[in-house]
Amino acid sequence: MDQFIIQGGSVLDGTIRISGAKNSGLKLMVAGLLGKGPLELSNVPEIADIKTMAELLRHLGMNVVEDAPGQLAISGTPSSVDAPYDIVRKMRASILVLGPLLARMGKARVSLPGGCAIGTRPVDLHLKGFEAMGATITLDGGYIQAEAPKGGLKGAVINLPFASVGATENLVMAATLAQGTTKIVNAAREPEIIDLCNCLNAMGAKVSGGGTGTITVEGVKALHGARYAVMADRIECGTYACAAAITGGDVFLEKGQAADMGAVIDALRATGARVDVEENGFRVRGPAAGRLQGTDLMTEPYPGFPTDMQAQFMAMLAVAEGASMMTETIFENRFMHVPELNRMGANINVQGRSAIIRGVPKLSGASVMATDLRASFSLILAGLVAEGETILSRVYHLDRGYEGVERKLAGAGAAIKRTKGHG
Ligand SMILES: CC(=O)N[C@H]1[C@@H](OP(=O)(O)OP(=O)(O)OC[C@H]2O[C@@H](n3ccc(=O)[nH]c3=O)[C@H](O)[C@@H]2O)O[C@H](CO)[C@@H](O)[C@@H]1O
Ligand SMILES: C=C(OP(=O)(O)O)C(=O)O
Repeated sequence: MDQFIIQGGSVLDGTIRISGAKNSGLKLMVAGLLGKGPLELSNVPEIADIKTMAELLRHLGMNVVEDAPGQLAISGTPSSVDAPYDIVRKMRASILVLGPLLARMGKARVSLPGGCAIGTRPVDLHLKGFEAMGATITLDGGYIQAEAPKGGLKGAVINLPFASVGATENLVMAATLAQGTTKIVNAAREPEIIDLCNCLNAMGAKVSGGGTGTITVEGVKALHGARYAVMADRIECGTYACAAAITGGDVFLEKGQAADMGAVIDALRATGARVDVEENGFRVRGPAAGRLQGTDLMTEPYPGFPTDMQAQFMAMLAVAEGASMMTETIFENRFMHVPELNRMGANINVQGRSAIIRGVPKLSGASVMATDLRASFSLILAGLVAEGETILSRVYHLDRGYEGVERKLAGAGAAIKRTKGHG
């Protein structure tokens, strides 16, 4: 298995180009199930999750063709409605095929994704929404069996008790081909949802209100092909912003969309990092003088501070001056990076859903283990400023969602290389 070897002490300087968003690209690919296509997507990130989604769509009988790096064309009609455990267990976003299959084929059988390292992550809100649209749902042998009523799914008013990103996306996609109008109340407002709604509309859907708390979808008979460019990855961008800030560097994040990143930019500035929005991206520098400063942060649904940036900020706060409190409200078990950061000399104490971080002046390199996608990057950030060498194992977690990590970091001056390791 691959590992990263990082020598601490480099100051990042240069330009890092931000890739297309994992959390949008995956859903846009799934949208390809709703029409004969072709749905031609560009700016698709080259990451393992996208390959897994291509594998799942092909398993369902769709044609998925990579026309050029970052360009995918999806077309055809599903010949199977069965999403097997072997693929779903690799990537939770697989659950999103349920809505489109149900809407287009009238039925679906999708493995329950189960829990994962960061929490139990149930899908009850997705299922309740489909039931409100008239579907019959049964759970059997670890699989969700879903069947639409005769004549297809029916528009409904669906009140989400929590603004779940995945449930909103699954229900919006299903509603595009339902009879009548669907209203999703307390919908998630993440920018990736706007991207999905825009792509669906380009395919002939009638979706309004994407990015607000109420999304209205008027069902249509069929969707057609379209060309669509995946939005820039705001989490990848935020992650490299942290890399610039923690090393006291100066990095231009090309294609970074500051407009999608208000809470992250506020958090960077609260630590003393400097952020300047420029044309086609923004520039992040370390503090004008002295160390980063501690600050309190709490994860919240968009437009709040994202849970997917929590681990990376934790690494920054670990070396900031003063104490900070990080509160995680979205996932119940998303502090797995803490013991690894502490092994590198951080002083972080977890109390329930909050972590108290007492900033230390220096970290030291160690052998550490990646546990999930964002936790892995927090260990890279720590390694970039630690004294000596850090060996990060299980980098397959990173490869799920970050395109060319070592290329991008080394291009800005970091001392990082990928080698074959044992764990
Ligand atoms: C592929 C993708 O886009 N993943 C993102 C998506 O995940 P995902 O779509 O899974 O996140 P959700 O917003 O659905 O989940 C948030 C919380 O709601 C709970 N919940 C969710 C659905 C449900 O039916 N029942 C339920 O209880 C979850 O367990 C979790 O605690 O949004 C998360 C929150 O911004 C991000 O961290 C993930 O990176
Ligand atoms: C939690 C994440 O992804 P997923 O929902 O695919 O596990 C993430 O992108 O940080």
